[in-house]
Amino acid sequence: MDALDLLVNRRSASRLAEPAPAGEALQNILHAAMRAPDHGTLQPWRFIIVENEGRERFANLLEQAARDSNLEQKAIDKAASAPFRAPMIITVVAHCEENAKVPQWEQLASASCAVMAMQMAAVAQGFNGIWRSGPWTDHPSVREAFGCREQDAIVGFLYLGTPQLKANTTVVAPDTAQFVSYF
Ligand SMILES: Cc1cc2nc3c(=O)[nH]c(=O)nc-3n(C[C@H](O)[C@H](O)[C@H](O)COP(=O)(O)O)c2cc1C
Repeated sequence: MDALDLLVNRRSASRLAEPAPAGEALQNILHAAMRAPDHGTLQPWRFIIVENEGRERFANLLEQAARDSNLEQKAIDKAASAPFRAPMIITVVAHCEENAKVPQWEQLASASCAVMAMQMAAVAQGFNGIWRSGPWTDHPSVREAFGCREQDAIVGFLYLGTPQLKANTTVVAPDTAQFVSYF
């Protein structure tokens, strides 16, 4: 796949089924993540792969978090079913360190770039996914389950799998004028 075509025409996919990326394809995705821009080579990221029984554990975690938050039954059910929207979820944690030259926001930016890189690497190999967040990224028990320390943040849950709907490949070229100026 042509790199420019990938960047200009990519779409996220929310309807995802088996197979999830595995083996070399998954390694390529993780390698792409590790090539995200990284000021000071801090490698400020952790990737926690959720698949198979891990999805059950994640579902139980979200269900309990929803119960603890006193949500209505409908919302509890929604939380419990969320992990089954794709065969694989990669939780991306910005693993931040105190650093004189690299403030926390830059480390969050690096981890976020890693999410995008993984999604692009997935698309390049015939998979796709969608970057999701939601209130669970900040929930104490979810943070704890994914190993977040005080200074860390979950920057997203990257849902990955094989897209079920063929994406519209003709993305309308955006009008860039209102977002771009020259200094
Ligand atoms: C940090 C971040 C969090 C996001 N969280 C969600 C989310 O929780 N649910 C969702 O439907 N889309 C979420 N999105 C947007 C999707 O990843 C996606 O970009 C959007 O559905 C538009 O589709 P497109 O990527 O094909 O343009 C998030 C994007 C970012 C960058």
